[in-house]
Formats: sequence, C-alpha cells, structure tokens
Amino acid sequence: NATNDVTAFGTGVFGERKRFEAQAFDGMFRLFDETRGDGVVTFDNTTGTNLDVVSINKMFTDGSAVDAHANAQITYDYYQDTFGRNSVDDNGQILISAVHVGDNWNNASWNGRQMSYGDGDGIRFHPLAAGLDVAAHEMTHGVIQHTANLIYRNESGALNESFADIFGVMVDRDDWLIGEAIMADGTIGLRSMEDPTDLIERRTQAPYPDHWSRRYTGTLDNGGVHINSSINNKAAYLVSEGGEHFDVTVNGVGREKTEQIYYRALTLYLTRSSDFSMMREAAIQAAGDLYGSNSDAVAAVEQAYDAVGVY
Ligand SMILES: O=C(NO)[C@]12CC[C@H](CC1)C2
Ligand SMILES: [Zn+2]
Repeated sequence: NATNDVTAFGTGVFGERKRFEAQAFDGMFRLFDETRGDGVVTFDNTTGTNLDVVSINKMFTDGSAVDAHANAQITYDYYQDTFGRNSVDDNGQILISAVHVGDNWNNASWNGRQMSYGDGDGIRFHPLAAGLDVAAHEMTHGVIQHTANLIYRNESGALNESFADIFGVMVDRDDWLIGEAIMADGTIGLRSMEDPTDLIERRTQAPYPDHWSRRYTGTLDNGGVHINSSINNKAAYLVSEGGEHFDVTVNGVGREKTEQIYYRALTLYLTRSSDFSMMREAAIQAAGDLYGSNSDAVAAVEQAYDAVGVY
C-alpha cells in the first residue's frame, strides 16, 4: 500500500548512483515497487528462495539488482508513456527480474513470467543486468508473447528477436547497438542495427546479414532467430535514420514515427506465423493508418524493405 512506498538509492554494476521506488518492510527495505502496474520486483537468485533483494537501509549495494530494478522501471515507463501500454500484458502484470542467475551465465532471458540475468564471465560479458537495452529486449519478449506471439523459429522467430532489439534500442535511445554497455571482449556491441555487418555472429563466424540474399538458412539457433533478425533490424534502422543501402535510397522519418509504426504492426497486424514479407505489409499498413497512405512514412517503409531485399 502507498504508506510503505519509499524512495531508495543504490549503485549499479559500473558504480553509477541510482534512485528508484522501493518498499519499507518490517524495518527493512526491499526492491518491490508498487507504483507501477501490479509491481516491479527484483530477486537475488542466489538466495534460492526467491526472496526480494533487501537492504537494512535505503542504500542497495548489489549492482545487478539495482540495474535490473531501475531498468525494468524505465522500460515499464517507456511502454506506458509511448504507447499507453500497462506492462507486458497491458493489464499491469508484475515485472519480475531475477539476478545472479546461473554460474557466470553469459546470457539473459524472458521465460514467459520473469526476466533472468546472468553475471557474465567477465571475458565475453559483464553482468548483463547492466544493459538497459538488454532489459528492454527481454521485457519486449513479454510484450510479443501477449500480442503477435511470433513463433520462435525461422522467419517468425527472427522477427521476434528483431522486435526485441528494436524496442531495446528505442528504450536505450542513444544508439543503434545492442549490448554496448556489457561487452567485456572489446567489441562495440553484440549486434548493430545501423550496420549489422560490423559484427561477426558467433555461431556462423560470418558477419550478421544486412540483406535477404545473405540470410542464414541452416538449423542452428532455431533457424537463425538471432542471426536473420539483423535483416529486419537494418530495415527498421533505415525507416528511422534513412540512408543508401544496396543502391536503394531511404528517406528516414525518425525514431518517434518508427516506434509507433512497429508497435502498431506488432499489436494489430502480425500473427504467430508472420514472415518477413508479411512484416513488410504490416509496417506499410501501420504507417498508412498512422500518417496517411501517401505519407513519407509509408514511402520510407517501402524503400527500407526494398533496400534489404524483402518484398
Ligand atoms: O538476444 C538475446 N536473447 O534472445 C540476448 C543475448 C545478449 C543480450 C541478452 C540476451 C541479448
Ligand atoms: Zn531475445
């Protein structure tokens, strides 16, 4: 209830001081924020009993817990403020984050109910909770589950991953990279939407694809869901920022229109089995709904999907 809500403080993985809503509880404090939907709560998985992260005073010192909690709040606010969406299910579903999951686990996940973050091994990744785009990526998997629910395999799976990246970079607004804050291996990020070929994909040891003709057609990674996502990522980047790509010129329309187009396509037009061609049509339809069928936005979408070879 409102009387227990407090403002607490903490230091993130990289030492940044943060301030966020938490709760007073039996003379202690816990990472439970009741001001957003049905709550934003952060657990320390090492306690095993799924206990909220608690502190004897208002200063939390577990960097992963502080970052996971603050990033979940930021992502909740993004969906509320940008689209009027109340959490992953648009019905205030509690946002649960578990940190210190696994043993130096180089990954993060959404399991249908909660976000989980590994500590990373310090060679490939720093603690993954430190990445705002990672939190937004994982929470977006929750939004996808409650909307188009794209099957996590082949093209629909690549769209699932692409939407998680798209809203990951829209929340973590300052670049078009995924994971730039958490790489320990000296690379600029895990994936780049601006130029996917800037980075080598680990499973194929090939640059991420930036055109349909370069798609991965094997069976690894559920049919390349984290590989072919880069084709749609490049298209979304071009819709927003524009550019010249494979001799096609795209006149971008900016992040504000791009996020509205992709959210409307995801929530109104895509279904579980949608493929890249249906993605093109859904984005054209959404852009037309929002900005007019003869708008710059519709033109940008058509140009962008032409540029990555998706018709
Ligand atoms: O793409 C992903 N999951 O589907 C990642 C991999 C590294 C970041 C955390 C989880 C993004
Ligand atoms: Zn993902």
